Amino acid sequence: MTDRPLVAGVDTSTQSCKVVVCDATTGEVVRTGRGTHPDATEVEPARWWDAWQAATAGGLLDGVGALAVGGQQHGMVLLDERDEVVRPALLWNDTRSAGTARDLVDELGGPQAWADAVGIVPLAAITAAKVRWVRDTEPASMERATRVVLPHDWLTGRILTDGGGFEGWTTDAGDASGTGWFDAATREYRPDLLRLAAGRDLGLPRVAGPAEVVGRTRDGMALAPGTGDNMGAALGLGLGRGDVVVSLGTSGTAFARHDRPTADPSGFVQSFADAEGGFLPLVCTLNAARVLTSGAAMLGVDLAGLDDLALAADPGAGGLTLLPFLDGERTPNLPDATGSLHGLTRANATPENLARAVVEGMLLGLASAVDAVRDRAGCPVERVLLIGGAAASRAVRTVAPDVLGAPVAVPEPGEYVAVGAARQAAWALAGGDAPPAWPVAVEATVEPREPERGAELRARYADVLRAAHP
Ligand SMILES: Nc1ncnc2c1ncn2[C@@H]1O[C@H](COP(=O)(O)OP(=O)(O)O)[C@@H](O)[C@H]1O
Ligand SMILES: O=C(CO)[C@@H](O)[C@H](O)COP(=O)(O)O
Repeated sequence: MTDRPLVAGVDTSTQSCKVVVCDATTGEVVRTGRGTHPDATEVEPARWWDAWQAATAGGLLDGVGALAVGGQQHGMVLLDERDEVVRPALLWNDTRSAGTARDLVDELGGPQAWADAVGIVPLAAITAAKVRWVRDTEPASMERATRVVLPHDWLTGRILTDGGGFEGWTTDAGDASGTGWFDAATREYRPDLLRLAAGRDLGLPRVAGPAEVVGRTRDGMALAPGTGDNMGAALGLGLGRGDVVVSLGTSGTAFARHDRPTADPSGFVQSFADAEGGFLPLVCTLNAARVLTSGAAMLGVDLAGLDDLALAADPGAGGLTLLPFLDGERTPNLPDATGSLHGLTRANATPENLARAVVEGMLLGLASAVDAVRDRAGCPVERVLLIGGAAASRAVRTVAPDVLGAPVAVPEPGEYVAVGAARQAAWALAGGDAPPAWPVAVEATVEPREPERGAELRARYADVLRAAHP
């Protein structure tokens, strides 16, 4: 135990609930906890609560003065008039809503109309498409629903309810900007777009300010508004100009801070709000860390074994190219795609090349995301900060600079979403115009070693993608 002022941050992510307790002044992580989420694309929010309880068991939060929750974006939690959950939450990676996303795009007048209205074009991932899917597929659930909230809103409200301090549902601009009914540019809801999706009005959480205290437990712990996981990571990393984050969790994301909103009608770049009053243009893929776990399972090795094999192969995997769409894909928008291996010959059919193709293919999917953040959103790419579970992979760290075509730095291992949420909590506790300055230790930046080879791989991947999905 410690007498230092403490704050806590939570990342209620796709695979797990991670909690960090930090020194409020320096950001030093002093305790951590973790609980596991079910492996599914629709999940009872009660399971998130179970994971939160497991993560915070044994007095993890003793002495904590403020807490904030960062969470997986876009998940649809429908509540009834008694705030009971109507049906399991539909998560960002549930692709059943691909068709209803297309319907919404058409009904508003096309992709440009959506990009102009809210900075994003609905895809299966976007909450509005999920609400429309429930309206069309489960009208009785929609009939019962009176309100819709996001995963981080729900866990924040549940913690406050449990702690006797619930004063009403809240969210923040960052997470709200991933719904399809909130405009990041104006920081205002578009109830007309929610009505378009749901066929009627639904209650929405109040959008709290970035450092507001939204409630207090009976023990006096203040809750800050929380935010979406990617906005949380941006806050945890303290991004500067030229920094682009590539996060390799269940999703692969590439994003940067921006001083203005963007409007990309291709739907590649989504113009989200960040958690500090700015903007966070972001590209998200459905296939990142789990491509590596599937590759390792296919080869009968663990993740360290996959690294060994991949690092024993030459760059380019002897001509093998993996399109890593194992869970369908979001960017490019190919919800029904499957993964495929191209260029297989008797000469290159080795475990080493296959492992290399798995690592390269996953990163090549993210290379287009980094390009889009630079070319479509206008963010300079001076260095890529690699975070998320799969940033721990030695092969990923080695391959990334050439494949991404940019200098790559790996921040000291850490749960940056949870740290960002903790930093928001520290900000709410201290007040003021900006979050406290917390240093982030970053390993040396690694420049691309063979940039021409990286460019060749990106060109080959683009050719294979065009041929497979004309
Ligand atoms: N050394 C490693 N090499 C490759 N992948 C890893 C490694 N360590 C963890 N992972 C992967 O990271 C993923 C979890 O990352 P995380 O960022 O916590 O995901 P999420 O936020 O989506 O729940 C898991 O799929 C896990 O297999
Ligand atoms: O949908 C998005 C971003 O738009 C995803 O990034 C989710 O926010 C899930 O993140 P992870 O659980 O993979 O970190």
